[in-house]
Amino acid sequence: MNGVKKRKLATGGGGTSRSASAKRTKTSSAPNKSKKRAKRSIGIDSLSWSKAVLPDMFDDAEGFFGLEEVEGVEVVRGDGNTIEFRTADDEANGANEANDAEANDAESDEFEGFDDELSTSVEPGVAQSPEAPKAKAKAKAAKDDPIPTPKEPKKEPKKKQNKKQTPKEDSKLETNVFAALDTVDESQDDIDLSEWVKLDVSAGILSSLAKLKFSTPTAIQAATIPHILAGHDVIGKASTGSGKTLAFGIPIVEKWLELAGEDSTDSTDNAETRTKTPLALILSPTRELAHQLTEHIKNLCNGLENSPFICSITGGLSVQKQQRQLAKADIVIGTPGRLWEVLSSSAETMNSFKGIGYLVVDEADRLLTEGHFKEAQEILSALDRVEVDEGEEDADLSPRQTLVFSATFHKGLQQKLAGKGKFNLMSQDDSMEYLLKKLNFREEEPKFIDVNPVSQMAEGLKEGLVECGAMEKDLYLYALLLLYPNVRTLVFTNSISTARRISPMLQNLNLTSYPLHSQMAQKARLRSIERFTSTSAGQSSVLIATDVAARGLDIPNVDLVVHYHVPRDAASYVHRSGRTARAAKTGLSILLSAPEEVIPTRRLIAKVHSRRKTSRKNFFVQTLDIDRKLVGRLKPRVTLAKKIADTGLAKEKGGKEDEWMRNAAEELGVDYDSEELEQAGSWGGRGGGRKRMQQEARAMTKGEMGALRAELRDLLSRRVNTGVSEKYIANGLVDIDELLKGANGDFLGRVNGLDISGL
Ligand SMILES: Nc1ncnc2c1ncn2[C@@H]1O[C@H](COP(=O)(O)OP(=O)(O)OP(=O)(O)O)[C@@H](O)[C@H]1O
Repeated sequence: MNGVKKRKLATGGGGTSRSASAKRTKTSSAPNKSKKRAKRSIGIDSLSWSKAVLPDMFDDAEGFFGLEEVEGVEVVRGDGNTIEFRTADDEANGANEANDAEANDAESDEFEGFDDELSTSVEPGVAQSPEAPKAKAKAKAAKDDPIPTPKEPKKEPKKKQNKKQTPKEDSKLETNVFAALDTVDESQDDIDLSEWVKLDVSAGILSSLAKLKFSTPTAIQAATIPHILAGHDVIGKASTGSGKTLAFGIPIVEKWLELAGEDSTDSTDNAETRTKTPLALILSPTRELAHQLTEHIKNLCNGLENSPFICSITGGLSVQKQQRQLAKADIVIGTPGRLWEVLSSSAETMNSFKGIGYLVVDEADRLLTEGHFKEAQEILSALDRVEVDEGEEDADLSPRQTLVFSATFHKGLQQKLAGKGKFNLMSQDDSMEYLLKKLNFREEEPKFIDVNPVSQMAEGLKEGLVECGAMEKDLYLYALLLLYPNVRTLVFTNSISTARRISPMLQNLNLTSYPLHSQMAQKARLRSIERFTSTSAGQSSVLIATDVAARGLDIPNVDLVVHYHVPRDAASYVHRSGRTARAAKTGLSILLSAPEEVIPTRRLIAKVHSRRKTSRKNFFVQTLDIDRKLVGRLKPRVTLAKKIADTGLAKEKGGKEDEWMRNAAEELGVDYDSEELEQAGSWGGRGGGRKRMQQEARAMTKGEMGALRAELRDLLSRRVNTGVSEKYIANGLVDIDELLKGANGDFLGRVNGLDISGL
């Protein structure tokens, strides 16, 4: 505004503003081009000024009468502070201009058009030529889409049309044209979406799917979307990484688009004034999965002209911010604990949820059992308490659709769901069955759709087992990571303390690794995933996680999953292993199993594959016969790396325990260092060995730690003889291709049947 007023004052209040700065200059955006052309100097009044049309907001701008603009002029400061205006001598330089245009392809007029905002490049009140937004849309698409699209020949600028339009109409036009253009974007031209069309999804969603390059629906999407669109309750089962999120995400967004289309009033104005009832509530068992689901559905909506407001409600982040977001949310994705905290704190918010159109329970078998049972149940009962108004005709029908998804379901439950007859679960003892009953499906028999009845494992997954002593798992893990270098590896442990311990140990061995467990602050959890995910392709990166990462996480290009501890149950095995071989890719899952664990582990895996026909026993999991002698040579490195990591942790922990000990001593009324306190305290862990080690670690000086580090550095810089001349492991990293070449696949032992070099 200051600039505008200045110009008005400069012209004495009556005249038309003419200044270089007042011009809606395209000159300034093309300095290079103008430099290349011969210019001629011209007086300011001889320039071909044209009147600029101002937006309505200037109607009442006191004393400001108008603005004129000019194109193709260069402003040059001459000697003695004089200013000259130069224009291109078109006749003299016509040929040059053509050459310039070719030479400066990247700076073509098309690009200049894109650079200008609508408000400056298109005069308000004048309809745009269809080419203008098209050029913009193409440039935008080129920006959004890293795959370059062939350039079109330069188009002549079209004459402006006279038809008057308000700026609002203009922007509507812009978005409409963009939406229409988006569907015909060149890069999407060759995508055949006919399989999606069969599912009756809208043009907007088709366009988004094309942008995501999802040309065909996955099996679970094809099987469930029509039922969900038709209003049925659905229980969907499909293997990990098979696209279950969009199986429910697409119909929900479709519904939102349909409702938004019916709503004749401007939806943005509306959102300010009414208390919103979300269209959908999606329950997720973990925070990371909730955030991922949010991103996934947002990505689907990115290409839409008008999109729902999607928010995630999870622990570890600000409650106040989440409450504000909830008030305007269309799709809410959350973990039961935080959701219940937020919902139960406000009757108004709770009531607003009674009208939700969809309740989605993702990873249902986990969500409705372990840990989350109580809050999930509270949420479900609260929704049911308020959902049916008295006197309604269909008082026994839930107004919402319930959608339940997972890769694994309790076997008994599956039989009940798949079986004919009334959907009536009688056993109150089984929490899963009980809660499914509590879900209050709107239909007596929800559609149970199992697209992978034979195997729960992803098609492209190979499974292996390494037998090693319980105390040798660190060593074998290191060996495996050397065997599969330069890939993303996810290592699962059964305990937080193991995850905390292994991550620094691997770092000491020069391997990039991050921990992930529920005792970490939420920001640190997300940071670990982000760093792990953002490692560039071809570089090694390891995430050491508890089962908090087992479900649903869709981290691209995880090539290897290692089960450091044998999973507690078959479902865990399926979900952990399912972090690799996603979306029709391949991957490898390897169990580190102590000899005494091998039989129960094989039994557990046989359960997962129970319906697959095979003549060979244990066909699905192959034992990797790793050369123990060679692994033994890695032991000094691992022992040192472990000692350094454990010492660091014990020192960290020591500080906290000291504090605890002093408090306990005060409470017991005994001396801090007394025997009684040691007997009373549990800080020493199991057995005196661990306690002694902790004390030793805490007593270690900085100098001693430094010496250990130096020793490890030395070890890591030395070659480990693989038994093949001139082949070695150095620096903690290894060129596996090189090794395999010379060793005929015998590096660390032959791995029969598994394509280890294929990763
Ligand atoms: N139709 C499709 N075509 C290609 N890729 C798809 C399609 N639908 C989803 N995907 C991609 O497949 C991957 C896995 O999808 P998603 O996370 O929904 O799997 P999931 O079945 O929910 O897995 P999990 O059981 O582990 O939770 C994602 O990266 C997603 O973008």
